[in-house]
Amino acid sequence: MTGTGEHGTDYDLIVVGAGPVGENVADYAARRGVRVAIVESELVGGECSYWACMPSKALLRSGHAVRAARRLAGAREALGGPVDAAAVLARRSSFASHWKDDGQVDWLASAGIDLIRGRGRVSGPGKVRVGDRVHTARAVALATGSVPVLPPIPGLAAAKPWGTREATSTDRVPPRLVIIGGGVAGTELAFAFSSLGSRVTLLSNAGLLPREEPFAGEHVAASLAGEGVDVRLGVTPVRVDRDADGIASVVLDDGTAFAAEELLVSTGRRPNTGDLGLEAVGLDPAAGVAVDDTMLVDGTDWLYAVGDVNGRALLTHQGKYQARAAGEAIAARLRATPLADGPWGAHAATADHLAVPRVVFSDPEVAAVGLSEADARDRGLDVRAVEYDLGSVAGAVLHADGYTGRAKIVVDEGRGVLVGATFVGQDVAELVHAATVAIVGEVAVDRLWHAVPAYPTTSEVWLRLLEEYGRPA
Ligand SMILES: Cc1cc2nc3c(=O)[nH]c(=O)nc-3n(C[C@H](O)[C@H](O)[C@H](O)COP(=O)(O)OP(=O)(O)OC[C@H]3O[C@@H](n4cnc5c(N)ncnc54)[C@H](O)[C@@H]3O)c2cc1C
Ligand SMILES: NC(=O)c1ccc[n+]([C@@H]2O[C@H](COP(=O)([O-])OP(=O)(O)OC[C@H]3O[C@@H](n4cnc5c(N)ncnc54)[C@H](O)[C@@H]3O)[C@@H](O)[C@H]2O)c1
Repeated sequence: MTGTGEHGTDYDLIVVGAGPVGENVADYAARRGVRVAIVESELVGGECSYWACMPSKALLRSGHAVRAARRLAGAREALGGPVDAAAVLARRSSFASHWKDDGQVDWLASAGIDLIRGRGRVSGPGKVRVGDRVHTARAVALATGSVPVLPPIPGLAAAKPWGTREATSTDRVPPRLVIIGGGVAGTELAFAFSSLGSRVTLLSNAGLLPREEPFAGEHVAASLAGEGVDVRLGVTPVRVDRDADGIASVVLDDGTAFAAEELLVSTGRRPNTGDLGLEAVGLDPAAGVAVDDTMLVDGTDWLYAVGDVNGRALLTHQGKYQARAAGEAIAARLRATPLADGPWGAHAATADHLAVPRVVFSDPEVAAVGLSEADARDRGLDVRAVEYDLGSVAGAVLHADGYTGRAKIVVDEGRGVLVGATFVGQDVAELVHAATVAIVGEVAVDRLWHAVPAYPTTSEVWLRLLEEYGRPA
């Protein structure tokens, strides 16, 4: 594939970063006949495959299954003991492909995509330097992901805390674990390590899962407390030390201290725009990269930024959605075929603005899409929201004894359509796609009365929510 093509460049497209997003940009462009190379400095498959989505979900699943069995008379009696931590860690390692990317490399070859190993830096329009060599292309797509943010707490860096990478790839379960950060990562990993046998303390300077509807964090915090996790919300860590015996301690502004063998920092991530050579093409790495809905970087006609690196939605599925649009848009532009980049066009990631689904794999799960009620009001929408107790739905109480959970829909009164939905409860993750379809399809709420949920499923909560909202006149 290498060699100067008819346009005088080595490739039509060079993708920098072979995480799930870069792979999809490359794949969707290659399927349209674009000559593609992908540059990767670590493992093909990216953060998601080896240190994020896959290993974290594998660490969580067994504990959730045991808790689910405990909630069922007849099943709980069949349980023999605690979670087998060694077996869970082994299963996790297998889901992380033992941190080897051979399978992904074979897939790239089968898709006709060249792999260039090394760190890529943009060295001019259409130019990517890897080591000593400058590769040229008609378009370049950055898919370099995101990097963790370490808060400026005195002593924290010196204490060598775990980040999510170390936590998801560990081979040992610390007796005590202090987690700083009560977002999605901190919440999930609190469940994971508590199930594996760690005594966990979770410290957050805000509420738990602060970006979701308030009842989400409240349900999950209560469940974590029930698991024995010490959840401290609205607290401010001001100092971290690690003593000669290796015990770390986190001190709060009121003097309270928490000691543990291991400390995990999960206080957010930022787009990975540093050390990419952006200055060479007049962009300020610190300002990030702004893109249009085809993922074309503002002010350029050849540079794209897709996935975590553009900061739109730090989620694999949404990045891959952007990648499908961008890969096709790049191919259309390079081949001078028509571009469908208007709202909901094949080459536009319109849903980024309105319908991003989010699942927190906690117990209870939190599954949400679109806008929270507060976000919708901040956007100036005239909304009405209704809620329902999932513990009063027949399908849910059959699913687990003493089922607790809650659901909420947010309706744009002006248009009579859903703009947001949130479900909290055991195994609610699969409920969210129906809401995504309703939002993206702009299905009239009146019409939703004709979408009949099967009895007795947890989906019956949809009917209950409509009843709360009111039947059309
Ligand atoms: C603990 C944790 C759990 C998560 N769980 C989920 C989940 O369950 N569901 C979900 O949707 N999202 C989850 N996420 C978010 C998800 O991991 C990211 O949204 C996703 O990985 C983004 O994909 P990406 O391809 O944009 O970036 P990445 O997966 O980060 O891939 C970027 C790639 O680019 C490479 N790279 C970077 N710079 C260069 C360079 N200069 N040259 C060459 N290569 C380079 C990197 O080595 C990497 O392979 C989780 C995140 C964390 C931290
Ligand atoms: N299931 C999933 O889809 C999943 C799972 C994990 C991570 N992710 C993604 O990874 C990204 C990073 O996750 P995250 O949880 O690290 O980030 P986040 O932004 O979701 O949460 C960070 C949390 O840390 C808290 N915090 C920040 N500074 C603090 C400080 N000094 N002291 C105490 N608390 C502090 C914040 O209040 C916030 O609640 C997220 O944006 C998410 O999209 C997704």
